[in-house]
Amino acid sequence: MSSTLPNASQVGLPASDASSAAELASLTVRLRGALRQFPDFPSPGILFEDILPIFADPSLHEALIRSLELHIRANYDQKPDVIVGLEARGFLMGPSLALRLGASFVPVRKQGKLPGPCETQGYEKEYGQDFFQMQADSIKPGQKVLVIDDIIATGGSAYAGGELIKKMGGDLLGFIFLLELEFLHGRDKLPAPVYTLLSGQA
Ligand SMILES: O=P(O)(O)OC[C@H]1O[C@H](OP(=O)(O)OP(=O)(O)O)[C@H](O)[C@@H]1O
Ligand SMILES: Nc1ncnc2[nH]cnc12
Repeated sequence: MSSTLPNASQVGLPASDASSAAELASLTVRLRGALRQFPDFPSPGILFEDILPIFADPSLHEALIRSLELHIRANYDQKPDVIVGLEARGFLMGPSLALRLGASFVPVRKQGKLPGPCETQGYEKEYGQDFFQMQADSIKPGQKVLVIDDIIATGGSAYAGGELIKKMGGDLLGFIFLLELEFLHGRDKLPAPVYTLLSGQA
């Protein structure tokens, strides 16, 4: 575990609740079993991975956030200052993870949703094109940032989020996902280390 991250008691966990590879392995088995697949959604040829059953069950929800926390504590030398979540499903995990780590949470939103001056970046994803925005003062130069989202497919969404963070001078520590569609090689686009919880790749 990194010496610069807060320890368990500093973030409100019992001191005995230490990072453990065995605990992480058993949590990820439970999480994998909860996912559902929907063919041809939202368009023909797409096999949609549905993560929502995890959030319908409090014990799975807890297992997810705990797994992410354990991974970050065990694998990053530097404490993240900011967890950035990508709209919309990155918002399901980002805020609670940030709280556990004693970090800020900052959203990346689809264009037109954020007030005030914004940075904007266009992107392509597995089933369409879009624009992402962040409030222009939401990342301070030099802040250490981890990006989180549910799934990496082509990597277009995460790449755009990373570009916005870099425009503001943020220091990208890495990208964290629940799932990866490996056949699309999205991780090859990204400018910082990529970890996907349910494939175990780092
Ligand atoms: O790697 P990519 O090809 O970019 O695809 C991954 C992105 O696609 C999905 O979001 P979506 O844009 O469907 O939005 P939502 O979370 O608002 O449903 C998913 O939650 C990721 O953000
Ligand atoms: N196949 C997929 N399932 C769920 N979310 C996605 N985002 C991009 N591709 C996806």
